Amino acid sequence: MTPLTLDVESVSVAYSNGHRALHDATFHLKGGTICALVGVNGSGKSTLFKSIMGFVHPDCGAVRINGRPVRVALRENLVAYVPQAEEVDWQFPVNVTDVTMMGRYGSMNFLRIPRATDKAAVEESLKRVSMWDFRERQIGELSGGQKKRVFLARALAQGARIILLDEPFTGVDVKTEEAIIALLRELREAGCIILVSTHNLGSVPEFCDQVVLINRTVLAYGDTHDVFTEQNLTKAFGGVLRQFHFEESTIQDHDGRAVRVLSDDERPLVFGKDGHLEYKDREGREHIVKQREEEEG
Ligand SMILES: Nc1ncnc2c1ncn2[C@@H]1O[C@H](COP(=O)(O)OP(=O)(O)OP(=O)(O)O)[C@@H](O)[C@H]1O
Repeated sequence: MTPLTLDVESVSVAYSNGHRALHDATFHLKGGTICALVGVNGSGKSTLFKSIMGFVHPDCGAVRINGRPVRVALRENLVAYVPQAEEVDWQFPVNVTDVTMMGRYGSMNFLRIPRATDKAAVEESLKRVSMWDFRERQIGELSGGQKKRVFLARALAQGARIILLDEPFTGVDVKTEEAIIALLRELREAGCIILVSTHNLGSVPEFCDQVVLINRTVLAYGDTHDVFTEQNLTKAFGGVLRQFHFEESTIQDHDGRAVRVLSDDERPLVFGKDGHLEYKDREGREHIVKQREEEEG
């Protein structure tokens, strides 16, 4: 199989109301990569996904997959999108099997009558995400985590090689998050490119090899350890990070003992789920930077 490439080259996107959501965005990914797409609300993550899916067209620059235009990759069913929950009409009367079968539509004729190979692909995909037992359940009658797993099954059934996941961990429990991460690792081993938009920065260094930091343009991209630095995160999350008063922060270990003030070597930095700043040092020890209490008055 030829090695996979995704090249986003100087992409700019303006919507019809004139709003420029992306300007001169550039990054390059190769097969066998899980990459986090990280940025504040409105920074252009969905717009970037839409550009890779061919839903919006850059007015400058281009997205290329295996060196060819997006429309060619779409014809070959190479790209799949796992949407955010809000983008789906859950009242639509389809069951789990129907949704997963949609992944096969690109390779069916216009009558869309499933062949044995289509049914086998759907069964295998649903089993991989542990949703086979739910195959006749209406999609609207699933929990948040189960819905995510069904859309992941749809991407698997499609046989996509580039999988875009929009906030896959929002509203899912820890067990489901771990199951999704395990599956993404399998897909990485199989040579896929996985691009995951996430606000849960705490888990990024755990499973993402690469990070693209975005705020209407690509601020930084590359290996997680190189990109997840105080300087880059401050650029991406400026307003949020400034609350943390780095120079005066007490660094505590998990037992609450004060350790020392953050130094340049202690990277990467990540946000904890509860708003604290967390990081692992070079030896893999975890630390928490507590936000300084604002003085009264
Ligand atoms: N169809 C549209 N028409 C006009 N402006 C749009 C459209 N879609 C998005 N935008 C604007 O483009 C900018 C980027 O939006 P986008 O949805 O790509 O951000 P995002 O990073 O995915 O945000 P979030 O984290 O909130 O999902 C925002 O300012 C948004 O208001």
